[in-house]
Amino acid sequence: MTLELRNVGWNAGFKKIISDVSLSVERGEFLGLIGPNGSGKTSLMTVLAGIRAPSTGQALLVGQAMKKIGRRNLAQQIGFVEQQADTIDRITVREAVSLGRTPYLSLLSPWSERDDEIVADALGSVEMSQMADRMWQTLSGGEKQRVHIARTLAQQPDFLLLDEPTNHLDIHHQLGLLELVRALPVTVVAALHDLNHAAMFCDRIAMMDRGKLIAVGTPEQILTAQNLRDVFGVAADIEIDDQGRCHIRYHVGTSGHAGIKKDRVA
Ligand SMILES: Nc1ncnc2c1ncn2[C@@H]1O[C@H](COP(=O)(O)OP(=O)(O)OP(=O)(O)O)[C@@H](O)[C@H]1O
Repeated sequence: MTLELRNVGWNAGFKKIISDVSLSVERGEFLGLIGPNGSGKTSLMTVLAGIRAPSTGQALLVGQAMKKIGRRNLAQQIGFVEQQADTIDRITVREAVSLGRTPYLSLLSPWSERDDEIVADALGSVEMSQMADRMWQTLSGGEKQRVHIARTLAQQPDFLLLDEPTNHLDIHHQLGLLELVRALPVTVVAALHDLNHAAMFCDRIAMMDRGKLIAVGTPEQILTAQNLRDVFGVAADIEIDDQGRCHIRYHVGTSGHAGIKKDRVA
């Protein structure tokens, strides 16, 4: 079961935001999406999630064009945690997570005890069970983020798309979330800014720059000193540990402002 983009471009009005992206997400993998601010990660995620139709090319879910798949069916297969989702509704944490069950409910299949269990499990997974009766508006940024994740877990998707999921989280919950997601029997695509986290948790990394997908490969293939310099404009040493994992040590004072300049062709 794969999620696939074929020569996908997406424009906002006349502005080309992403162009000619071809990418196949394999079943069960954890794919990290990295790239500088404004490189097109969120735009690409919204196309992968089926929220935006590509302006050119095709987005396919298990070989079928996403535009031909109904909303409800798509929501049973793809869960998307957006970067800045919020709600003004007066709802509790439990109610917010229960929304994840919406794609499964109908007149013939009303809310059941099984749905209660799934919601309780999802709340437990992100350590939010104790806050289930709190009002959404009273939560901190990190708590809201964990509830978003729980809502998407309650959706029980085959594909979990996460746009900067560790935003707002303290280090305990950052690592906890990535470990949790990694252990789930789902396919994950996550836009990540922390490249050491990408190295630790991803099977493969896709790197974007200025709207283009410029490389896809294992963390060791992508997180090279040269790529970090060319794409992110930072100097770093890459150490490979005895398990073959890479660790990045950044050089302080070498971002474009103080030292090395990005040597890029527009
Ligand atoms: N609806 C839109 N209209 C005009 N420009 C847009 C629109 N959506 C995105 N952009 C622009 O497209 C570029 C890519 O944005 P996008 O949010 O996809 O990048 P990103 O890699 O996720 O960035 P960040 O790391 O800062 O979250 C940015 O320059 C952004 O300003």
